[in-house]
Amino acid sequence: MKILTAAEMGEADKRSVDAGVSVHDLMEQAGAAVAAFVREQFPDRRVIVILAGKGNNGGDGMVAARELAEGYGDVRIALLGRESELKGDALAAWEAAGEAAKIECESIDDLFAALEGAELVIDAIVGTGFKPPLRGLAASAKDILDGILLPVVAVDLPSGWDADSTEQTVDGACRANAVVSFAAPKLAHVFGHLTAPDVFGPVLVAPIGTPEEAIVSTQNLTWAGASKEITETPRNINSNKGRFGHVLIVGGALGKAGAPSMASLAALRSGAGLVTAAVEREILPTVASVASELMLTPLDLAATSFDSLTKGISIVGLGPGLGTTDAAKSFVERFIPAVDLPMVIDADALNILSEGRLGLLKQGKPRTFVLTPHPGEMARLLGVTVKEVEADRINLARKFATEHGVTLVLKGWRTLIAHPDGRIAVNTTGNPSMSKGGSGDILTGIVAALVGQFPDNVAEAVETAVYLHGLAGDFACAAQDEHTVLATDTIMHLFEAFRSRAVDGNEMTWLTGLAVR
Ligand SMILES: NC(=O)C1=CN([C@@H]2O[C@H](COP(=O)(O)OP(=O)(O)OC[C@H]3O[C@@H](n4cnc5c(N)ncnc54)[C@H](O)[C@@H]3O)[C@@H](O)[C@H]2O)[C@H](O)CC1
Ligand SMILES: [K+]
Repeated sequence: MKILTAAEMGEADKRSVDAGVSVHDLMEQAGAAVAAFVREQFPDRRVIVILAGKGNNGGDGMVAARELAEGYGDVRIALLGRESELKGDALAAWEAAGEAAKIECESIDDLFAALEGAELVIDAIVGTGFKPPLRGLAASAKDILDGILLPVVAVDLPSGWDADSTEQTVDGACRANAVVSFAAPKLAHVFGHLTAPDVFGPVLVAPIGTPEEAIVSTQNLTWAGASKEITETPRNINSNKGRFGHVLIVGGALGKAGAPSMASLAALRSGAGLVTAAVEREILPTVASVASELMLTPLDLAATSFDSLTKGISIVGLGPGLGTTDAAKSFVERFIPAVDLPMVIDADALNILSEGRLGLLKQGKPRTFVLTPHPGEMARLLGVTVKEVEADRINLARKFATEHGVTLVLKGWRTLIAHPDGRIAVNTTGNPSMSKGGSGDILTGIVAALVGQFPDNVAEAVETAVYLHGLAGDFACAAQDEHTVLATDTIMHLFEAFRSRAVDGNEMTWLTGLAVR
């Protein structure tokens, strides 16, 4: 699903109209989506007040009001202004409000009176047409919402959000217990607001009939959901382990047994047919103990033959616990050009690459490389500071991926997946409980397992891996507490992530705060 700016959303609306879908049609579907969400999520809240602005955001709210007033609730539209100020589709929606009561408000007292006895508020004050800060009666409405305990469902955006803002905090915006947006998320839905989850609840995106081809992101930004093909296609009834890839995890120096163990276990739990870990002889028994299903092979960095190591292997996860000794450096220098297999490169292998060895990615046969740096590793790869990486994540990730012809997973809050063709996907799953050692090793295992199973669909396999990893972390956190979750706990919740329904943009999508509720 594309991520748009407010201007791009406007362009999408224009293209929809050109394609024969009118703004009236879009507004009808937007309002219906809000009404359906309210019925489903707040079935006990039947006295409903819609705070409606004079623009099309207000129009969406009025359509929702009409739908909810039809034999369901006691519904009032509190218009922030006078009927004579309405025009176009919003005026049409006001005139067609049906059973919903219509109240024109000119003062804060009028708003308080309209809200008397309300059990739920729908915020349809302003949407993408808003420029900060909130003025006049809209600002008063925000103050009222701050002071009352009622649940608030925001139409498109919580009023006061700038749709294009990528700031993580939003001052001066109405609070919202949920946000129902339309057609495509805007930048603010994905990058904004999450520092105050108690103030802004989950974000949903509803399709409203905008033709797919009308939705264009000039920045080539998409949302990384789980692919239906990858998570929902049942395995063939006559399957055998040979069909699902053989992952080889290469790492594990003495004292670093945990990293390859976690990567291997995660690969096993992500559908790989076979997983082998190649680690130093001394730690073989330790790594073996992580799962009986894991195969092992001793790794002698100076002497192991690559042919025997990679026989029958479909993908390599290179780096977890490898160390950065001279022997490890020399191993990486020889291994990458010599081994003609897809590779996920992480951790110590990234650090070795960053010491002037990025040219290795162009040596040997062209093939799939997935690099999974955290901001510190990315900074080393680029020779810049972590602060510089964090200030320009999208552009730096895109430049690196296109220049080096790799898939780059830049981890952190809103992990980015930069594809070699310049597309960027943004992941919205995951939570601070995952900011712990081991998380990265687990992601390496999941990525390797999924790319190993879907070698012809690397882009979706990587996006799905990142999405599922975060979602498993969300399930783990919901079951425990963000302090107590261990990286390995997320592995035990992978099954819930895989079982969550994938989304394809043709249905209501939980963009944030999703399946874990
Ligand atoms: N494809 C879609 O997503 C569709 C979305 N729709 C909805 O339309 C709004 C955008 O509507 P628009 O008329 O362009 O603007 P708004 O309603 O958001 O705002 C205009 C309204 O707000 C007043 N205003 C502007 N700035 C401020 C301010 N700082 N303080 C107070 N008031 C302000 C202005 O005077 C106008 O009265 C989008 O968000 C969706 O909800 C369509 O329904 C169709 C398709
Ligand atoms: K709104």
